[in-house]
Amino acid sequence: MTLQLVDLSKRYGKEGEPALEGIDLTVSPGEFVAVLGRSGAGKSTLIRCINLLVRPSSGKVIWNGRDLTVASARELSRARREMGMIFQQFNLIGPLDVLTNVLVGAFPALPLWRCVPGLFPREAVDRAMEALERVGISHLARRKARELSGGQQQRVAIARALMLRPRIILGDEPVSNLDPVSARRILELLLAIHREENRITLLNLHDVRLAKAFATRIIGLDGGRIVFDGTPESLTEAEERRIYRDGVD
Ligand SMILES: Nc1ncnc2c1ncn2[C@@H]1O[C@H](COP(=O)(O)OP(=O)(O)OP(=O)(O)O)[C@@H](O)[C@H]1O
Repeated sequence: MTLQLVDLSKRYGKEGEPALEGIDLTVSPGEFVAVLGRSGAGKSTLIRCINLLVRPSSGKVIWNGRDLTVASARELSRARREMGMIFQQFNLIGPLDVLTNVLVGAFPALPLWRCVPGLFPREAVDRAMEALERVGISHLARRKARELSGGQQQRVAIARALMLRPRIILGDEPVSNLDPVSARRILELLLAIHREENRITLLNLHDVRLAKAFATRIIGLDGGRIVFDGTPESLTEAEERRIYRDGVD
């Protein structure tokens, strides 16, 4: 399943610069894409337009042959189930245990008051435990999410995202809150998961070295436009400076 963004633009208010402008991008299964750019370049907006957490002002988001910007609510929720998302702040429910946090991923529409492990079907609990095993923390299933380290919390969030067996993993700065060693381990895990199912993975990263080490393709954004699109090898120091406008101000 291919993801295609066609002439995508986003303007948050009526005034000011657009956050994204004229984005054309096609991403195929198997691609592990890192999105780079300085603060405010539009990275978060781009990631969030893909699953319509942010609604684009114009243009198309074509997933599995359908334009999600004009999809019905039902079509959109089906598409969203195919798109797992992880965040910089992990977005877990701190007072609840790890297992419950993962189970929530299988029932995105469930109200929070129903999030009691005993109420989940056995099959879902087994799947959640499998997901926790996959990310290496099944032994923490009964611990409260807020008691875990950042790296462990991000593993819980990845397990939660895996519950719906997504075709795309989207990450909005998923390792920005982690120390360098944990960041690398989380990217190793995401790469292994990526390869297992020939998924699409698209992550915003702040660290160019990490992007070069893990991604198969790098997109550079500046002022809401794509200013670089190529392999890690083709991202020269000069290109890097151009993306970050190093020396301009
Ligand atoms: N909810 C919002 N309302 C208004 N403007 C916004 C909103 N979100 C982002 N913007 C603006 O859109 C532009 C792009 O922001 P975005 O968060 O996508 O950039 P970014 O590259 O992810 O930045 P950072 O690396 O700092 O997170 C910025 O000018 C930002 O101020």
